[in-house]
Amino acid sequence: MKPLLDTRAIRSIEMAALADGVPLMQRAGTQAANWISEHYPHARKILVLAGPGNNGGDALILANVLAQRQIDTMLLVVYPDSNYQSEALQAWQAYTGTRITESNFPESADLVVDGVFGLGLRRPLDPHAQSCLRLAAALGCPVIALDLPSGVNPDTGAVDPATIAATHTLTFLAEKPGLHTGKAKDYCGTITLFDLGITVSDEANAGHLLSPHSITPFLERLQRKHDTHKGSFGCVEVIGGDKGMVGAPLLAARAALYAGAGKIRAHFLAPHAPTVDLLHPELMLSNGLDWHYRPEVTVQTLGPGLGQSEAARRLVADVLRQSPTPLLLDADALNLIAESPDLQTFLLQRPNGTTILTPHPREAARLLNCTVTEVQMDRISTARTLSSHFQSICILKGAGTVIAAPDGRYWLNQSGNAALSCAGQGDLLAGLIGGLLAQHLSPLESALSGVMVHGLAGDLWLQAKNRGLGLISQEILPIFRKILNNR
Ligand SMILES: NC(=O)C1=CN([C@@H]2O[C@H](COP(=O)(O)OP(=O)(O)OC[C@H]3O[C@@H](n4cnc5c(N)ncnc54)[C@H](OP(=O)(O)O)[C@@H]3O)[C@@H](O)[C@H]2O)[C@H](O)CC1
Ligand SMILES: [K+]
Repeated sequence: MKPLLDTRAIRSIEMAALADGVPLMQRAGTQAANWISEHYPHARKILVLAGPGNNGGDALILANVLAQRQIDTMLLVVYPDSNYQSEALQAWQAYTGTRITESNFPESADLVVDGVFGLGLRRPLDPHAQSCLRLAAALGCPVIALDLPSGVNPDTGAVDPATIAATHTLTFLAEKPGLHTGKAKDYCGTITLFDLGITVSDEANAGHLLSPHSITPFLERLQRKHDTHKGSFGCVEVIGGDKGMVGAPLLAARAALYAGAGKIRAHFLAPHAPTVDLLHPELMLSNGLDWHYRPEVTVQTLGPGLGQSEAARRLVADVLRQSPTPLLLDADALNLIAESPDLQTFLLQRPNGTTILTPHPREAARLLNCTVTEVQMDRISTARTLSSHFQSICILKGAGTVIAAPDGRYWLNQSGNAALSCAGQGDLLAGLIGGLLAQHLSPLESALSGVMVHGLAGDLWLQAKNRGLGLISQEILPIFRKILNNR
């Protein structure tokens, strides 16, 4: 798994490498120029924007290399009185291509290189930087961001409103968490890492990128032995479904079925809810206010379609107090917990790390008593705070889902796409994770595998549908069953 390093960690590695005499900037600028020559061999006119710091230095070296290759390179030094490091200064002085300013801005280009700001942006983009970036974006050609798109916060994923979206980001030294979650995902394009010859030690590193490969060892453990029966694969109980919302637990229960759980029960709060799922009669359904814990149940998923009535609140209290099993809390179970100190106390009384919370940003904001904007400005710290506060695994859903463990570790998921932004997907994810828990993966393994497999299923579905419109949530059930069987 690729480690994710925050700015502080990258700065300390950078300092050590520079002290050893490693020419980081030279490598960054030259390797980025080589990448452009390889991937855009037909680009004849390349506009390079160079900012005031070392990100600008990378851009100056790149512009110099490209100009020496007889490519029509146009260099705009955004702040001409910048105090550049010697390598950057030499490249600028040696530069033989065209020098431009805002006033003789080109009318066309084949490619734009954004080297305005990298790790060192400390305040909002000023009007001059905004104007240069706006002019560059108006050219309408692909944009290559050096290290990161200028204005993206590498630690949190927050994005300055003047940032221009890159087609590709060529990032240096290590992966940065902020590039892989939230709004930033719409600004980075494809991300390619150049380690600049430095090996980053993975010891004591909190964050990792979750790749399909990362979950292979967990899925291998689902391989079935001959001498088994349905009871060997656990019993999931999904609880939720007040009036008008019985579909939500039904979807979760079906997801647990497709994930391979041995037995699946669904209990609806609504008294007259159906007692059979005619499409999947394998499910055992019950309804009404008199829920009690059944000893055969090995995993519970609580919350889909539960509503926030007094009866629902009592049910959440009962489950939190009585359930000895791994427990996934979703949707209204989270909303009720956010409102009730008592429920929070019961949640904290559960054994550490046996509960999984699956909030979307609004539910996370309610749990933390803050705004959705605040959540989205720093998704990673939101998930880590919830996880440590409730001693639970927290899955903060959305672009670049964050999975945080109570011990401080976190993962950013790389699979999935916006086609999954449709009714019912949260219920399916909750049921899928329940189904994995039932088959004896640990809560953390189930969370990581469920999130990755759900996203991969969405990616496979999207392959045949360019825009990702109109996914009927259950269409991905057979797809994730296929992934679980084939990986
Ligand atoms: N870490 C690595 O492996 C490598 C890093 N390289 C590249 O270097 C940048 C980081 O360089 P740094 O100089 O620290 O930061 P920036 O280039 O992003 O810019 C800092 C300068 O920008 C000024 N600043 C900050 N915010 C603004 C703003 N809103 N408007 C105008 N000017 C701003 C800041 O000035 P201060 O007054 O705040 O000090 C600095 O002058 C990294 O991203 C890599 O691209 C290496 O070259 C390769 C290896
Ligand atoms: K940049």
